[in-house]
Amino acid sequence: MEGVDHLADERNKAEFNVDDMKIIWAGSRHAFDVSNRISRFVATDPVFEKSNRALMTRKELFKNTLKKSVYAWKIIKELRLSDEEGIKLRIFMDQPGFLDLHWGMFVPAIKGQGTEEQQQKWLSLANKMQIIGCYAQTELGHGSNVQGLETTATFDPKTDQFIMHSPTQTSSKWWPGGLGKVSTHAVVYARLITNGKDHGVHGFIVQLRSLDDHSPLPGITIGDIGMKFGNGAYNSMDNGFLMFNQFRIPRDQMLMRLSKVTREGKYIASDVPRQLVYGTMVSVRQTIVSKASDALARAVCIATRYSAVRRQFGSENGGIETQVIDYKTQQNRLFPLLASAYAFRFVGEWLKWLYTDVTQRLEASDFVTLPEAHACTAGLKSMTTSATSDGIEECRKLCGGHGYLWCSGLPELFAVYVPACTYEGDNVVLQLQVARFLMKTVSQLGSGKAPAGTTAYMGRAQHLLQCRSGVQKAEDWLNPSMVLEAFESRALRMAITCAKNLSKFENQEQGFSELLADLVEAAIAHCQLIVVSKFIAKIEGEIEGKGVKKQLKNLCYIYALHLLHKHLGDFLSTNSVTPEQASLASHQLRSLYSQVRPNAVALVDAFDYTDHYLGSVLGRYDGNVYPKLFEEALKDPLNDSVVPDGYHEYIRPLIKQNFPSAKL
Ligand SMILES: Cc1cc2nc3c(=O)[nH]c(=O)nc-3n(C[C@H](O)[C@H](O)[C@H](O)COP(=O)(O)OP(=O)(O)OC[C@H]3O[C@@H](n4cnc5c(N)ncnc54)[C@H](O)[C@@H]3O)c2cc1C
Repeated sequence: MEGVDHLADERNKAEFNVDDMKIIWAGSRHAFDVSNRISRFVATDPVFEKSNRALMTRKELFKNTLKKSVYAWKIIKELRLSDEEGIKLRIFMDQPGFLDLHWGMFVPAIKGQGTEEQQQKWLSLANKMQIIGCYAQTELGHGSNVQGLETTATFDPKTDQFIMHSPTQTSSKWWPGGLGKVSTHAVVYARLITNGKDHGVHGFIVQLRSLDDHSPLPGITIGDIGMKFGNGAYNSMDNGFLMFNQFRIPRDQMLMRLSKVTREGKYIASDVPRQLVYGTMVSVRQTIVSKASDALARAVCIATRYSAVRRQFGSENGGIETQVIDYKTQQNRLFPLLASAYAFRFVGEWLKWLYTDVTQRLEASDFVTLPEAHACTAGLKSMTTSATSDGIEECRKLCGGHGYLWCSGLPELFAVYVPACTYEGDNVVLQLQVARFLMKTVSQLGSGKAPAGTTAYMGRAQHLLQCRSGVQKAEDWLNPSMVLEAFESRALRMAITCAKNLSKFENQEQGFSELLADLVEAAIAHCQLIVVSKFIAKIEGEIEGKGVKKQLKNLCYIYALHLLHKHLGDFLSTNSVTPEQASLASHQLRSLYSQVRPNAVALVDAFDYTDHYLGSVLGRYDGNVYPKLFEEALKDPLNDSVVPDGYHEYIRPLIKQNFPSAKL
């Protein structure tokens, strides 16, 4: 029935004020107001309609993305939206496209690596979108191994130019978003060569296409790399390839903040430390973590609402059947994901703070905390995107068969989201960077250099290596210091075990290669500790709103205890908990699920997602699922006619056994 809230009973059960929780989720009243206003604006504008996306051809989808992107830009200009509002508009537009790379990678790369003059020149064009940029690093042959890139930028002192060249097929740039068909410019990463000497990989601003007719400039071969995973989905993006044939650019288009080449061809590394690049990375990865919480929250919102609508079994004497959300197995799979969405939200918030802190320190030439900040953002990017991809797929399964329908919103969400595990650093490769940092930190323990920031707990190694968890009853698992100690002890002991095993190898690099799998697990344990500790810090702070803090506490402990349960092998083998304490944690977890159950729908309402943004029949706010599933099915072009095309050609001859005789 239209206009009826089929989930009203669920909403009435909530034991907290949803409006207050919306503000906690958004981060502040101001952030909530902006999100709420912009998401509703996008939802009601027909240009941003997206339900027909799956049926579009690649070309139609691409053109539709251009239309939406340019319209969004027009709105931003005409309504004089702030940067914050503009970013929200792009998020709620919900269609990957060239704008993401222009604003998300091209502009930050110039900001981070360009000199003052370069920033003035290029950012003024980029900020007005008079040029469109992308980020061209990855090549056909190399992605993770940036030092293996083959594109060359050779300085020619006669003309004061760099000659950009792709010497092999594998040196072709391959993957950059926005490159294939749209970008006029790119930040291109290439090996810098002066006087025959290779100085390694550096960034260059390169014009790719004519600003008059959009044709590629002479010496440039460029195109789209083809269809990607899923229908619709990320295929709205023109990921591209690019080859240079002795293509020349002026010397001043090398990004020269960190090092430069003089008119005479002399290479000079500036005294600005290379760690400056970390600042940009922290910023980009912080955005990725915040997007992880967004994507996971979308999937969880769909699965939670639908689990409250869906009923299976349990009817006695013709009575009403059980809502699937009441099955403990459903709760055991769904509620940890709900808790994870909140956990990633808060760790994302903390990363924003970290970015501000890093920026201020950089300005004061204080680089001490940078390696730690870099390792922690790399690890959190990896951990949250992996958990979110797996979580979206789990939500699809939680919705049973209907979750597999396109109109559930989950297949497309998964297809769009899952490459986050690969871009901006392959998740395993990133955890190995964290592991290297952890091994270094462990090796310095006792040297008088106290570990700082997220590794500060390692400074209490002596205590953590000796302590035994004090948990004696299930409620002790609601004690923040006991939870933290278990996670700290596990992370530290895993790191120390790796370090001990490494020390058995004469050749450290060979040892590192042998122990890769263990090192990744140690890094993940460290990252999980960070998320747990930031969630605990959140619930220990001031939180306004009726019943809100209680709900967040429940979610925090669900997050921590489900991790403990999932990685029990680690906790037991490091003696961080005993089997009895683990069993008390499971007991406590079940009790927490029961407390979350009446609040589940309200907890996902707090995300304040519009039906447009969710893009899911199963996750509709009003829970009116079944009639809408029918409506969606009837929209499919296959249902345009009752008798399908091909009947006379194939089905009828088959049934009538009336085939034209085969010619051998
Ligand atoms: C949708 C999408 C958008 C992208 N957008 C851009 C863009 O805009 N610009 C751009 O420049 N690039 C872009 N990329 C490329 C992306 O950054 C790379 O794909 C990514 O860095 C991974 O590198 P790779 O493809 O070389 O993977 P590989 O490194 O070849 O990974 C293959 C496997 O090897 C493993 N592996 C690799 N090295 C190690 C190691 N040292 N130890 C252990 N295991 C290892 C990995 O874990 C993985 O399992 C995009 C990619 C995708 C999918």
